[in-house]
Amino acid sequence: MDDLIATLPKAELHLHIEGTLEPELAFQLADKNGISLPFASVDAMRAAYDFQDLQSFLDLYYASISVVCTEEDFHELTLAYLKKAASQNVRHTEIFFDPQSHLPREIPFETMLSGITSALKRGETELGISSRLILCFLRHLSAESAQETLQLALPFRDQIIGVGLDSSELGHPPSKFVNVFEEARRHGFRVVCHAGEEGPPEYITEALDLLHAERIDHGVRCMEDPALVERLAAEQIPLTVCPLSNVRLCVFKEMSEHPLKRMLEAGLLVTVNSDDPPYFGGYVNENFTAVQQALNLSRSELIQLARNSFTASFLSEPEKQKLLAELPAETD
Ligand SMILES: Nc1ncnc2[nH]cnc12
Ligand SMILES: [Zn+2]
Repeated sequence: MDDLIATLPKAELHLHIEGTLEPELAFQLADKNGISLPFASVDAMRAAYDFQDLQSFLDLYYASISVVCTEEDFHELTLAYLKKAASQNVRHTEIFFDPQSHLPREIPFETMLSGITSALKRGETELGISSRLILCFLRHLSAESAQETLQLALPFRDQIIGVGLDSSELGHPPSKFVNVFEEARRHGFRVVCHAGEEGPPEYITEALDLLHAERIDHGVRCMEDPALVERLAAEQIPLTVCPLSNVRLCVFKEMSEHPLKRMLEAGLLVTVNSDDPPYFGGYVNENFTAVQQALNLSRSELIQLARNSFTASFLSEPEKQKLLAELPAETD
């Protein structure tokens, strides 16, 4: 099955660019920019990737990104991810970025955006990987801060396909951000939302009904609410699931307890993604392998997951059809 996973064309739809910072690059940038990391070595940094919950991860994630400062740094970070993704036969990727984790460090919006988008263009021409960019608001900050961030993004509307909501979920429901998402939609941004990772199923319903989310990031806790599962299946709302992330952040104790297979069986439009790969022990193919082995996924289930990744993407219909046509036949 590993051969099938490696060769399947796929899209990655849940990936935080800040969460792709490998410790080696972190040390290199820290050195270049004269910033100190709270670790003695690359190995010590990797050893600290032992999390109790989402917040314990986020604390390290926000501290580590302080070494990424210049347009070139953002370019290098993004290009490194694209090379890795292309090597795993990721043909299309929709990448989150968190401006509010850089703005307080006095990094202009245009600097981060230019670094990321110039790498995305190289990804397209040099690696054959297409991409879209999604701006995420940090939900532990205020709705006013999200509004200010949206205003900074408006001049670059053509380079950003959508907006999302990430960071500490519990206590920060989608309802806190109704106004900013409404304004974003008025400007033509597509809408996604992290919901039902650590937060309850009600946050998924709020994301759909109040923010008009077209896609739910994670969404695994929907399985606690059969009526919600029925709705998500009926409306074919995509759920961008991140299995290794869920286990590393203790949403599920072990991969054998992960609901991914049951979600597929319930008719949900689930996809497999890596979230923050170096922190959680793998890129997209390692996520596919982990669920395949723990849940004994069949060949046709793996192909279905790859199919779902294109279906759930923000690609145009002809672009989707072109990539879907490259999938192998679904026979077990
Ligand atoms: N898994 C996750 N959940 C919420 N916010 C995040 N930011 C980066 N990774 C995240
Ligand atoms: Zn995420």
